[in-house]
Amino acid sequence: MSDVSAELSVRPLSRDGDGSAQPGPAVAGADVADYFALLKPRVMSLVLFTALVGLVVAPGTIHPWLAMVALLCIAVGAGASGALNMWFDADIDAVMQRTASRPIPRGEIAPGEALGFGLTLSVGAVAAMGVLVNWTAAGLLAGTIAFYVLVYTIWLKRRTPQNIVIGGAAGAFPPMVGWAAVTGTVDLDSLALFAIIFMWTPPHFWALALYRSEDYRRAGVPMMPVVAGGDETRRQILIYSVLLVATTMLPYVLGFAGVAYLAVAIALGALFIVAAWRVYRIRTGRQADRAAKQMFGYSVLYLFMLFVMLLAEHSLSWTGIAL
Ligand code: HEM
Ligand SMILES: CC(C)=CCC/C(C)=C/CC/C(C)=C/COP(=O)(O)OP(=O)(O)O
Repeated sequence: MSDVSAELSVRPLSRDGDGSAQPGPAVAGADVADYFALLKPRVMSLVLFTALVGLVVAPGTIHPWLAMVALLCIAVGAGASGALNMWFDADIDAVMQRTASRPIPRGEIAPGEALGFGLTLSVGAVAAMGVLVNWTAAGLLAGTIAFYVLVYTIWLKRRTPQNIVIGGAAGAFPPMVGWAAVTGTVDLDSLALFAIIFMWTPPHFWALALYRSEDYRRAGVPMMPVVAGGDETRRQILIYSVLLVATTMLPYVLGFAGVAYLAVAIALGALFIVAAWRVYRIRTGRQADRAAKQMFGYSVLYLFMLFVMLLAEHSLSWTGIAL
């Protein structure tokens, strides 16, 4: 018996007629760390960073305290959406090696508690954003949470290999939320930041799905490598990578990023395409998994560096230094 099935035999989960995951045996006492884990903190830290960049790059000014309130609302809203995702996905999380040790499959937190926690934080974050910052940002935040939970998690994830192409839009909204916190509007420039993350998500996720495809097959989740196979997934990663790099030119073309950003975007983009090309060419054996893992790891660093560059350029322009 594998480690995963061993864990499953301790804490079985099933999905009830109403679609909600049911806990296994007695739920042990959860501690703060378990609730923190429900917020998917590592993923959401980069989400928060992209929102911060949207907020800083946006034209106009916002009081520093309000900026902090807006970012706190985005962090709490993002974490809440992670908790709601874990509530609904508890049955498949229990079957997948990567996710089997999450608080609900381990029996530390009951599904109903995670649902209550996620809903409470979502409502609190959206209401605070609306009352204290503005209702455009609040509406976008609510839409982002709803998109991730309802469109991606509940509707598409178990139905189509295009789940992350469409559902991935949820992860692309946070810079627009940050932007709207300052301007109260949705602008073409903020849509460019959306477009970058939208194009980035398929290579980011499918690289991971390639070396985790056994997990998804066992859980019955129709991710691209399971449904269309590794070769087709690799082809699509390469196509989206090229589209991504083209999309990263938009901030320069639209005039809200300068030559330094452009140069870094080209250099980082060239490396991204090299990583995608290696994944495309190396298709078998351990080397194939290694190339996919490297691509996944680089995807995270890539998005971080690209947004750092936007941030650096704007921060320095405040001081009068032009990059
Ligand atoms: C629907 C779109 C997305 C999907 C399906 C997806 C999927 C995943 C998965 C399955 C992991 C592995 C998580 C784990 O090991 O527990 C991951 C990791 C990660 N994702 Fe995404 N992701 C998406 C969008 C995003 C976005 C928008 C961001 C940030 C802007 C992001 C940032 C990260 C980071 C930073 C990690 C690494 C976390 C770590 O160090 O363990 N992801 N993603
Ligand atoms: C402001 C706000 C609400 C932000 C949310 C941003 C967002 C939707 C980020 C996507 C994060 C993510 C890990 C998706 C994968 O879900 P999954 O269920 O495929 O991953 P899993 O298998 O690790 O649970």
